[in-house]
Amino acid sequence: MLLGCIGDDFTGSSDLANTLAKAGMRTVQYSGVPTDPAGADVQAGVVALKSRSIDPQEAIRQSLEALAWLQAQGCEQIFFKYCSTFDSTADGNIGPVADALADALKADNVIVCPAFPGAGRSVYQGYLFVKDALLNESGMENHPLTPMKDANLRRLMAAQSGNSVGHVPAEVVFEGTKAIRARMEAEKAAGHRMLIVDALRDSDLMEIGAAAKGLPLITGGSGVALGLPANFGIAPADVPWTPQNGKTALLSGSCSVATRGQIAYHVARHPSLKIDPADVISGAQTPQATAQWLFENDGLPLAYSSADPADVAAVQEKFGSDTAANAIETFFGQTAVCLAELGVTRILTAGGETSGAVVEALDIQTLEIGPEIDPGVPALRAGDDLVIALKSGNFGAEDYFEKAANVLGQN
Ligand SMILES: Nc1ncnc2c1ncn2[C@@H]1O[C@H](COP(=O)(O)OP(=O)(O)O)[C@@H](O)[C@H]1O
Ligand SMILES: O=C(O)[C@@H](O)C(=O)COP(=O)(O)O
Repeated sequence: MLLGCIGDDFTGSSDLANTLAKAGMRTVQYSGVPTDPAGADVQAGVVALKSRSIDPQEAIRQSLEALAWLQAQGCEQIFFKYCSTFDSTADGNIGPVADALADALKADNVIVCPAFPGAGRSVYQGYLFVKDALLNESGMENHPLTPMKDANLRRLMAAQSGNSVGHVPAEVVFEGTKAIRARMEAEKAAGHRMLIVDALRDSDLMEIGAAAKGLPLITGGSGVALGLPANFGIAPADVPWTPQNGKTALLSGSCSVATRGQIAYHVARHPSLKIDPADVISGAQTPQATAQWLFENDGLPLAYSSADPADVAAVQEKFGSDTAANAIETFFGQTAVCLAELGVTRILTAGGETSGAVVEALDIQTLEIGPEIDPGVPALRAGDDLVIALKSGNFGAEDYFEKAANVLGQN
């Protein structure tokens, strides 16, 4: 294994795996830290954790365990993948995990770059934009678990990290690899270990990727991985895929703006069942009944708890945000288990935490990476008779669900 990756959620990990696979690396996504060694042909291993919103000490523990496994596979470089919208709180977990990995790897020049221009995320003067809006005006300020109220990455990282935070500005990035590397060295000499790096275009990320050659640790969104495979002499390649026959079901616990648009589009065209969190918590709505409903409806049936910020706030107020999140995630995980038992072969999920809960409940150990559906979302093979796609909350076009089902094999 050449490149070892640690993802703080499951959708984000598949986003990174997609980038690496498209760039030609033989990539496998693992659910949690594997107990067995990786296959000899794997060039990039992505260990998907569900560590984005947990206690920081536990996130550090899991990330260091993943690091130890990746090092045992012979990785030459480690990539810590977090969200392109920097999903975190003042307690973490991006800063604490990046600090712990940097200490373990003795990394003194750590790139911090969530940019993903393909999905509209750019970093300029250390500020994170989502399309034409600052992060804190993009809808992310209403996220149920990690509301992002600031777009200044230097300030966000400084609040979370014990290390000094520096900056490589766009005008240096535009000059290319040598200038980026020189500025990184200068920032290190000035005592800055965590370096926010501006990037607006894929071409910037290619230069940053080249500048990252040989660094023990890189952190960021999937964009900054674009240029890494070339450092290992690997060229882009087609990603093989065998479509899957059978029945499709869709599950969404994502309340993000993009998902809500996709749900409005889907509900107008396909059988859809709205899940009320209060019914989940009281037991009035069960996973078994939901799976049965999905199974009995033809086409692309969807079960969704996705709701707008006011409804989410009301649920959190009534039940507490952790209780509500855990109940809904467990519900979707159990629904997926019932779907698999009923013989559903294509499962589409929306939402990072939701997807993590589903993959863990299905006890899927490894995911083979297939072709890209929309930027950042690949088709995934989970077994001989099961394919899935894990959509990040804010990714995908309006007709994403239809498109995803088609790529997976729906006629
Ligand atoms: N109607 C709802 N009210 C409150 N919380 C909800 C509701 N629907 C889903 N959730 C929770 O909100 C969180 C959404 O996070 P996630 O699945 O990561 O989506 P995204 O990728 O859009 O951030 C999950 O913990 C989910 O269980
Ligand atoms: O980098 C990204 O934006 C995604 O890969 C990702 O991590 C998204 O997380 P969720 O929106 O929570 O699915």
